[in-house]
Amino acid sequence: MTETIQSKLPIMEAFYTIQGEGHFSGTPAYFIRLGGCDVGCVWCDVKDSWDASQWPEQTLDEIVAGAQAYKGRLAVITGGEPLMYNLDELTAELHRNDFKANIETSGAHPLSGSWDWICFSPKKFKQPREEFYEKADELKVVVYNKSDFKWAESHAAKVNPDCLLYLQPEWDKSEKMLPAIIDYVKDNPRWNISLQTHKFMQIP
Ligand SMILES: C[S@@+](CC[C@H](N)C(=O)[O-])C[C@H]1O[C@@H](n2cnc3c(N)ncnc32)[C@H](O)[C@@H]1O
Ligand SMILES: Nc1nc2[nH]cc(C(=O)O)c2c(=O)[nH]1
Ligand code: SF4
Ligand SMILES: [Mg+2]
Repeated sequence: MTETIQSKLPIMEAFYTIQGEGHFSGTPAYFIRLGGCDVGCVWCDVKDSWDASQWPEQTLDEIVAGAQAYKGRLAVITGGEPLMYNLDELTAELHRNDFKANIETSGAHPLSGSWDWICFSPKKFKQPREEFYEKADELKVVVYNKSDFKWAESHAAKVNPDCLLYLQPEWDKSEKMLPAIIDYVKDNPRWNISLQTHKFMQIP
């Protein structure tokens, strides 16, 4: 299915909320969560998304109509791994309807779609593709253990000079890892901390 233009996409859920992570943290946004992921992160907080066949397909019109019900004009496409699908038509349809389109991606599949903001969150579990280092607007590395700082730097060394850098504690390891993340960012001020603020706010 990868790389063919999708006129229908499996939708796990779609909801209007506050972007909890990264540079747009605090901004109201309509999240569109596509079903399907083959990356297999052991700590993934949305494992139910992985099997695309579980989720109903919607046409692009239906997907964008869902977003139209709300006042915000930022759509965040996430998953699952949204780039399992060619998203050229989805982003075109969002732009035609005056939405900005941001994406959350692991970078493990070819880049498609026309994006206002790319959040690139590479994973050890499936190597990212080279094209994302040039295209990323923010690099967001999940920190699960101390070896992840070195791993994060290996990706930061390859992104474009304007790319923002975020370290995000893995949610269940947050209490243990946050002191080290705070020290790391104080010593390496090119990095910022991203917390999953929606989980503190207990919103989707
Ligand atoms: C669920 S993923 C979906 C998008 C895409 N598959 C990806 O991984 O970027 C959305 C974001 O949540 C992050 N994430 C997933 N599980 C997490 C966890 N347990 N703790 C912190 N961040 C997590 C991912 O790294 C990614 O930045
Ligand atoms: N509020 C909120 N912000 C988010 N930022 C990235 C998310 C994701 O799962 O991709 C997410 C999410 O699931 N909810
Ligand atoms: S790539 Fe994203 S959706 Fe897929 S397993 Fe990893 S965190 Fe979960
Ligand atoms: Mg999430």
